[in-house]
Amino acid sequence: MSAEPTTSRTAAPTTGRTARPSTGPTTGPPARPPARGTGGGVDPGLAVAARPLLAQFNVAGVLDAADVHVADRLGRLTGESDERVLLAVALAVRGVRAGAVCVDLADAESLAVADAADEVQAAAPGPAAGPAGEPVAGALPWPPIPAWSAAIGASPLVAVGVDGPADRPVRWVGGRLYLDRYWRHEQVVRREVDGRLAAEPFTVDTAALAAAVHRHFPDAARPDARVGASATSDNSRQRLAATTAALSRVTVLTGGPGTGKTTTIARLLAVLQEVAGPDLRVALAAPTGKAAARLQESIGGVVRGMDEADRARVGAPAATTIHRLLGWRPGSSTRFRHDAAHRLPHDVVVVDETSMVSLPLMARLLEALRPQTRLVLVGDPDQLASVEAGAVLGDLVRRPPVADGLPDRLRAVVPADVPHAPDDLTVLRNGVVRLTETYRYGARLGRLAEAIRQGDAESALAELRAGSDAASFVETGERLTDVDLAGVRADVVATGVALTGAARAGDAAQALRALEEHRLLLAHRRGPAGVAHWAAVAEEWVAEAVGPAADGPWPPGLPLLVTANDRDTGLYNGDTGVVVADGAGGTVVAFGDPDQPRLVRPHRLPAVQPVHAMTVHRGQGSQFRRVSVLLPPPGSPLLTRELLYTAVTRAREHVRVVGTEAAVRAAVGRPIRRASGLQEPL
Ligand SMILES: Nc1ncnc2c1ncn2[C@@H]1O[C@H](COP(=O)(O)OP(=O)(O)OP(=O)(O)O)[C@@H](O)[C@H]1O
Repeated sequence: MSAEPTTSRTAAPTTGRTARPSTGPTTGPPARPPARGTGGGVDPGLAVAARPLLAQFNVAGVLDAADVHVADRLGRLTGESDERVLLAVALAVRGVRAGAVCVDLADAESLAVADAADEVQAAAPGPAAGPAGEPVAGALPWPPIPAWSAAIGASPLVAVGVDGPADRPVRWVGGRLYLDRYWRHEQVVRREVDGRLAAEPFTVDTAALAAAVHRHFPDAARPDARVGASATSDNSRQRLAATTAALSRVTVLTGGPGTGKTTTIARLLAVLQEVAGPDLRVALAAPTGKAAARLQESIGGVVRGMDEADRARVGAPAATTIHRLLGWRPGSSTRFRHDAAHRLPHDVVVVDETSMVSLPLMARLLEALRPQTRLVLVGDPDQLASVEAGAVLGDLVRRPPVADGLPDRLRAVVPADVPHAPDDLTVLRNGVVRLTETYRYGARLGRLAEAIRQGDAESALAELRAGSDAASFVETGERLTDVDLAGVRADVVATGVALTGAARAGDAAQALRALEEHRLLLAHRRGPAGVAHWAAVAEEWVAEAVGPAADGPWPPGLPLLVTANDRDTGLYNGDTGVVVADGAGGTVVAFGDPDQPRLVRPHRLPAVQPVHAMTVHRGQGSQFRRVSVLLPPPGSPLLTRELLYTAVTRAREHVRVVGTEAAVRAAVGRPIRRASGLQEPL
């Protein structure tokens, strides 16, 4: 899945002001793949002079010209002309573009159908042109698997097995075909993680560790606990996470939003400094600058609430991006200053939002760690995975156990906290601790998220239909009506009015607060169910309510999304801000914490775009008080369990889901599959 288009704008934002909104259709059958190359002009997606088999897959939209060309070139270089082998290579190239690490031959057909439709939905929006979900790719001449596998295994292009030659461009292992580079990334992650899991645990004074984790994670009522009926929190899993981090070289801390992950990181650092410190060198990192800034802020908040001795122990650790931690070299996305030869000096490395970390980046990070560094990976594996290839966090959570000893070591410290449920115990062997208690929002929103996560469509629909103050379901027909949209419109307008009022009055703090009030989320970027269309609709609704915008490219009240990192202004890709009047006839753009807004003159901004609506992908890592998510038609391949879960969990108080019952069922029933070998034993 690719990131949202960055309509780079350093001078003036185009706000789509001319687009007259129509309320139709977000639902309906998905667009049919157009017959490529039949439009008269030259289709840049079509490979010139492709071999017949590859040409068919290319025309059907399964393969792009680039996939065909790469396979063709590799075939020429190695003397391979078997079209079935070249097709598999092209599919492996295609897979990486779609987020997979490899192509699993047995699964290639079903994945290709979805990917091809996805491509078409994104690239060729417009009214639906054909029957829903037509399996264009399924009608293609897929080679029979046994003969196809045999041809791949015998090819001079292919290294076979783990020990196959190192100089071939693709590798064939366990029915999966990898571009060799991705195979090596996967092997690094496998080797490093397995090595850490199998290594001797750290020697720590058991009694001191037990005392520290119980002091930092007591089972007690807390003033800020919001656990529905009960105000007592069971902190056993948080204790377990801290104990794992003290003993093991890799801890994977997972949980949905508001389950206390950040709190646990801060307290776990205090425990580590107490029992394994003092003066442990700690690195906090996240995949994006925005996530790093949030992490630092949240950890700082928890540390400020500690007693003086713990505050002194933990200090004020700074968070950075993984790229910056590794010493990113401009012009190279793969080479860093820190690597296996020049390792990071830290004793503890904590990575937040790990679900967004790609396989290649995880491999570089792991290689750069000293064996005695404690690694703590934190994130929510049920959210959408990285834009680039891999779903490392999900794979690490779902792997079969690698080593055995950890639960026993944990029992020696926190005997009552080691879970009995076989599933929890299995993952614990791999250092995985899942936090399950939700503190931040009401139980209802948590139950909806959990039903989606579990793939339980009946319960998800029941929660939505119960119409609580946490979730609502605007159940639509195939086409949206004004009545369906009344609630969304009311929220968009209320937010827009508050935003514009504050912005025109020069009140940056209020404007920033209004920005977090409500967010309209969509699955697609383009097309009738996409961000571009709905952002224009939302803008028009607001314009009708607040009157015409001031002249000029930067009208007060315009919400903006930063689409590039910029060191000069300290703004990161994904930051959102709002244009406000500066009180002297000009405007500034306010970003960040409403209590301490950062004000930037428009001419200093990096690339930005208006943000009246955003993709769910973009919303990852942020939360809003209220969220409305407009579901695409059930046939949309972007409509996945992870997408709906990520959308729902962006809401702090209320989520409104707009769509058909079929769309909800389709989403809940379709977990994303990203081919990878990490979950397979070698
Ligand atoms: N054990 C606990 N008992 C009571 N409250 C807790 C506990 N752990 C965390 N909290 C509270 O729950 C809220 C959410 O915690 P936190 O921010 O650590 O969650 P999170 O999982 O990091 O959320 P997100 O993923 O959204 O950043 C905070 O207000 C925090 O103080």
